[in-house]
Amino acid sequence: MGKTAIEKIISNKSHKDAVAGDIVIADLDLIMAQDGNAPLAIKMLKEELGTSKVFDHEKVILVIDHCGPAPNQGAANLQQIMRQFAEDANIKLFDSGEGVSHVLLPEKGMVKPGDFVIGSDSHTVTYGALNCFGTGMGSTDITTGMYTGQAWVRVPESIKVNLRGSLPPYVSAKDLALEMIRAIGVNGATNMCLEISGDGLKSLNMDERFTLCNMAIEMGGKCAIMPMDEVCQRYLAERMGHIPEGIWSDEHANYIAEHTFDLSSLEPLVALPHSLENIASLREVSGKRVDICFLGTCTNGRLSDMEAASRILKGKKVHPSIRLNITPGSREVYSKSIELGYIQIFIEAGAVITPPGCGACIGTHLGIPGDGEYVLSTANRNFKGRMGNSNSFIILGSPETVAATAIKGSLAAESDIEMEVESYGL
Ligand SMILES: CC(C)[C@H](C(=O)O)[C@@H](O)C(=O)O
Ligand code: SF4
Repeated sequence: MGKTAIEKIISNKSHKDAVAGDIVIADLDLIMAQDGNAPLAIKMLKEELGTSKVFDHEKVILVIDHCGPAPNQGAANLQQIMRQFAEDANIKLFDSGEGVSHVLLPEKGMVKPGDFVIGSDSHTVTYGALNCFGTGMGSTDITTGMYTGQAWVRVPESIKVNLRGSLPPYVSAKDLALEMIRAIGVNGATNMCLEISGDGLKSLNMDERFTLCNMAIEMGGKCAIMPMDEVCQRYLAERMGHIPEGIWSDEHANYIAEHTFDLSSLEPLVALPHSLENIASLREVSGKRVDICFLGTCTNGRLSDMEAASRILKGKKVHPSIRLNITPGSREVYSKSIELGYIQIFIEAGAVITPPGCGACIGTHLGIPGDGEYVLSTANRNFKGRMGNSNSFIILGSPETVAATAIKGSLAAESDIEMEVESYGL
């Protein structure tokens, strides 16, 4: 019997012949802690393990993304703890405005094929697009990892996801992610690895692949993994200056389930309040009320997302009944969006641009909805209260849907997206 890619990575890192179901202790290549829980991990390290040092100062990274720049005194003081610790332990800290960790770390070339990466954040699964094992862990495991350079892990079973064909115009990777959730279910991949490959992957750029892997956790997935192909190699070469070796599944590896998605048959989708179980096609709900449109997050805050929205918003105005908030995923995305003219398009359309980070996605600041308001967001979660107000309603959709809705003043339809783009002769 052959091995899956994830079994191979964990075998390498645990120095054992690990198969699905085994529990092993494995070596870590990178540990990321964000401001939501890094202060707790630092406290445990200091008070329970009696140290301010980490096992390898190049393999531990802190990111202030959930709450930066600090919106209140409490957050500001917690961030002081992180800065002080970064200095004491001589580790890298990305401060407010650098971006969301999951956009940032790949951009900085810090994640590579075959790695075992843990983060104090469930969307660490995003890194699977770079042919590695990325998973979220709680503060205790993060603390232990910082101290020992290892973490215990149960080797996940893999679900094979085959992608075929290519996406039609105005249908995006976000729509594919929502379709995958509809087919697999919000608990359908619990503790498993989503192994995503097939001919259809070729047509997806890295930003689109990050979007897909990012949402593996919304199916319960422990991780996602994609093969290293030319697209991935090009990205890594640009970011790392060389192309590391990839790792992939054997032909006769064992899968717990298999799903095939024909990309060319997809249409724009949305997830209605208050759950990703409520997926509907955009055409069924077009015209429904929206008050705030939000473009950003570790799901859809990358350059391709800014580009997609700018194509639709070019020369247009945001509808007077809508507020459009845009949060570039990182400083690099922000800066390139300025260079390429996207930010000017957004400003002229009437959007508000916020500093890069998580911001409104988790309801810490920068765009909390009011009572009874409807938000159309490019984020990955629409639980009740997610954006900081349990009396509001969150709908999830693609950057294209958000941009077209911002112009229309109510939930757009696919034809609206098409019309907005075509009316500008693009
Ligand atoms: C705050 C953090 C622990 C959380 C996560 O783990 O994902 C957040 O980033 C989220 O998206 O809900
Ligand atoms: S952008 Fe949203 S989903 Fe992503 S890490 Fe931040 S809070 Fe979590």
